[in-house]
Amino acid sequence: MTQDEMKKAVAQAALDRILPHLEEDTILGIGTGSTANLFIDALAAHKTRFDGAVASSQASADRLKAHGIPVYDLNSVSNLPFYIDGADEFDPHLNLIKGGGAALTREKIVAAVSKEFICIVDQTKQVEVLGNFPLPVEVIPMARSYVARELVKLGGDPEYREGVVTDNGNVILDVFNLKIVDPKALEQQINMLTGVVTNGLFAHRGANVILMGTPQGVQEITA
Ligand SMILES: O=C(CO)[C@H](O)[C@H](O)COP(=O)(O)O
Repeated sequence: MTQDEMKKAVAQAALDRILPHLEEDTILGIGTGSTANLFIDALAAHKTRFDGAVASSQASADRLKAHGIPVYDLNSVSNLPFYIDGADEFDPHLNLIKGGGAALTREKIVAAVSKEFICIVDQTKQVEVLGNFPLPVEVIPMARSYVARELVKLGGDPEYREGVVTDNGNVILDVFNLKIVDPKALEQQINMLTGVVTNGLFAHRGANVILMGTPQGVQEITA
């Protein structure tokens, strides 16, 4: 089974999980990336069964609208029963690294508002300890060099993601070689650096459930 087929299977599994809970006024939180895209495409066939969505990126908003699914501003929505999104890595405690697609800040905001975060991944994202995937940090452009020096003091090797501007007009530093022994503490420590908007550790608000695609089928993982 290819990685793409595993992603398709978890997108379908997430859809099967939420379908019985959809009501005509339901608004869904929708993430960003290739797995989230597959979920959006599968969701489209059921668009008459719910109200619309809040998207964690312009790219996802565009895809939802192309399917005819109404997209709401988060400021006009107070209740999101589900947030469905992928991840770059997850550990046994359902802590995540996200932001490979540079959408980490909006992803973290939509996840914060949502009741249940259903994370959809293929088995290549499973690790014992987070940190093989470089940790994305969204930074206000003028603070880039300062924040990079501070990240070196924390033991990481930050690299500027050239040519990438986030939906919020900021830049991304990808931090290599971090030893993430305490994801919650590091998430907080990096967010304390002046000029950082947020970082891609989802530990204070991790996933509620992981649906993981494997060649043998979709596994459900809870902490
Ligand atoms: O955090 C993300 C985007 O910012 C994505 O969820 C993450 O990069 C996984 O993407 P994919 O589903 O394409 O593997």
